[in-house]
Amino acid sequence: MSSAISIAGLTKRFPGDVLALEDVDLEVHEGEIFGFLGPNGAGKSTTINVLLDFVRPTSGTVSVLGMNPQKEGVALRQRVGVLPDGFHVYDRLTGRQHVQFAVDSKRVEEDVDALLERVDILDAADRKAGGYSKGMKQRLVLAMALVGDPDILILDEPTTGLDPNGAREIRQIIREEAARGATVFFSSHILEQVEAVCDRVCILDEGRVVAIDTIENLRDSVDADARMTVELDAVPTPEVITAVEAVTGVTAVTASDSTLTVACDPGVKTRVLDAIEAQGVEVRDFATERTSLEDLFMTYTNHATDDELTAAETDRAAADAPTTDATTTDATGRTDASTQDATDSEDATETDAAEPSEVSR
Ligand SMILES: Nc1ncnc2c1ncn2[C@@H]1O[C@H](COP(=O)(O)OP(=O)(O)OP(=O)(O)O)[C@@H](O)[C@H]1O
Repeated sequence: MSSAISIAGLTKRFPGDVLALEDVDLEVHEGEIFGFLGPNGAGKSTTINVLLDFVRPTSGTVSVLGMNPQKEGVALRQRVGVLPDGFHVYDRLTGRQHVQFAVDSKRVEEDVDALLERVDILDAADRKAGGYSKGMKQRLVLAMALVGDPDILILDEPTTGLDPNGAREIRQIIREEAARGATVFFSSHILEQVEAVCDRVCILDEGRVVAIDTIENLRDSVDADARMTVELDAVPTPEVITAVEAVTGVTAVTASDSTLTVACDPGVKTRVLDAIEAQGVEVRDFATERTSLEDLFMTYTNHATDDELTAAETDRAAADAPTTDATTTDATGRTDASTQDATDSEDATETDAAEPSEVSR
């Protein structure tokens, strides 16, 4: 399987001795929906900004679609769709003009109305984007990212600021894009969103990769002692309990009336059921307690997730809430060069109208 994104030994130190990323290694396969998770300040946006050559690494290498973003930025931007962190739109241009701008920049044929329809803002197409709500602006920038059927979509917190319907629509678009063969790399701190669409996730914490796997496998490895409750058709005999205890991977068995509670490795569930039935007892029902997504996240990041959860709940509840994003990336990826990281300023890379490579952060 070839890599859509390949990151090796990536370290980014910002002025003031801020170590944003430390020796990050990551491979995202072609066609994958890949979730990039981590608490605030973990380094997600910095990683994305390096992939887009908005920020230059202190050391390490990145490759996107086999290209070096620092050297082949123009060619790469032709094949990438981006929803950057802290985007803003041109207040005086309409939604339609924004998408048309992206179409012209990429020099592709595109049905602008169809794209606006796809992100559900067609009825506001001729209104100035300055009057759009936060969620509408986000949809608009997503429409611009979708221009030209990019081979890879890089989306920084694509569902933040959207109401539950909006978030669902974005997930649907992400799935559709993957179905036509695109790779989707998106960051989020909303675990449910990630679980709903991602093939694999990377959890970043304090600039370091702490896990890369499917959510299912991450859960399995955390659920070393999953609890399984099994409803039997009769009160279990000592022989049944002994048979279950004998299953490799079972650590404890307790019985209460016709219910058996089994602490076991999640991989041995079927063998537990087989062992019970081999004793001539019928299994009426069974259930396994799984680690909650919040607990999973905490296990890997060792952080209280109150802030994260509050933020997630707020995101879900408050559509179009005002953004607190501090960055000033505009809809084309351009940011205020006055805040540009010193490390980056010497690197005047090739640019095009759509997504100039200079950026803050
Ligand atoms: N331009 C910059 N100058 C100095 N420090 C920076 C800059 N950009 C990011 N950082 C620091 O790098 C670290 C990682 O930040 P980053 O924005 O990548 O995290 P994140 O995972 O995207 O967080 P969030 O979920 O809050 O958006 C933080 O400590 C942040 O303060």
